[in-house]
Amino acid sequence: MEGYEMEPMDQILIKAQTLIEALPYIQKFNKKKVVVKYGGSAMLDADLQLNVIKDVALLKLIGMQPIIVHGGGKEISKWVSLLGHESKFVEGFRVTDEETMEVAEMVLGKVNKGLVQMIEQLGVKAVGISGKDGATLKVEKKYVSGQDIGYVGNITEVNTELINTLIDNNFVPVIAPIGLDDDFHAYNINADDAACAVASAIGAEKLAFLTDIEGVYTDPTDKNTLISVLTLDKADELIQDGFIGGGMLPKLKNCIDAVRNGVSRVHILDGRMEHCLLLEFFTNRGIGTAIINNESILFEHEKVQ
Ligand SMILES: Nc1ncnc2c1ncn2[C@@H]1O[C@H](COP(=O)(O)OP(=O)(O)O)[C@@H](O)[C@H]1O
Ligand SMILES: CC(=O)N[C@@H](CCC(=O)OP(=O)(O)O)C(=O)O
Repeated sequence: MEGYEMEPMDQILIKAQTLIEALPYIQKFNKKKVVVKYGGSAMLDADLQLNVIKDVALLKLIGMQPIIVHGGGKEISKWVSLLGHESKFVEGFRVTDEETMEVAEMVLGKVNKGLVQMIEQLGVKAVGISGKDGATLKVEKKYVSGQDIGYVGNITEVNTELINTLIDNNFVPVIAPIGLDDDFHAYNINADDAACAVASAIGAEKLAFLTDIEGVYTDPTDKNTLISVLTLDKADELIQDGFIGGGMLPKLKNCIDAVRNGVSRVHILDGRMEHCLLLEFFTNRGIGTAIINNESILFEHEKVQ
């Protein structure tokens, strides 16, 4: 046919093999809740964002129940700076006064609806909420190393009613990390904390953190030290021995908490890598770092270390 180039047969076969390879994973995760934490610099590029959202849409369309918990810290910092202020963090948590809270809420609201728009455009139903809606995320003030850093919340309770209602009605819930305290004041929540609390509360099968590094390293400057599978004991050991720093420290602590709270599989993935979610969920490659219970049964690809 003129203007139509036939795809070579071997490439067509590779595609078929990829689909067959995905079959056991599609069966395993059918109807299972999976939480995707999307944040960091992996959120900044529009093309990458669309790829991530396409992956989530696909997860939904083949029968899984994805929930997105998103961040937007870089975008909040941009707007704080445009207003002539400087962002301050204590151990990775943003110091949040009244004005910063207002900015955070506006920015996270915009990010939230942007993600919903993309999912809807792909023909999948989505609803964006913050932890205020249905009092989904209840918090108390968080003290970081004894310091009061303003309206930063520690999650005390996840009310799963609204999330489950959305899932049961075929919507992908998209959750912004804002909570309410007992006086109904708004609080800013670190998105990793929110993802971990949501995944534990709804009994998620899997929690995937999309971040801006390939996974956990014993030495982040040496690409050969990427760890594919990390048991809880080993993760505790790495933290105690000072191998984990920066934003990875609270992230890994959240991963440990999630596994201890019954989430079977917790993954740290490189959100800058195209279709990292699909590669992790549906192929034997096993990318990023999996944090697992000491007694977890490994998939075949995870045994090959
Ligand atoms: N051992 C380690 N392995 C991987 N990353 C590490 C490690 N120690 C520190 N880091 C840092 O943690 C960062 C990831 O955390 P963070 O920037 O907070 O992610 P996000 O913004 O996606 O939530 C990495 O970019 C890296 O610089
Ligand atoms: C208390 C606190 O630090 N809240 C975070 C919420 C957003 C976030 O966590 O975004 P990322 O996941 O993209 O970093 C903040 O204000 O930056």
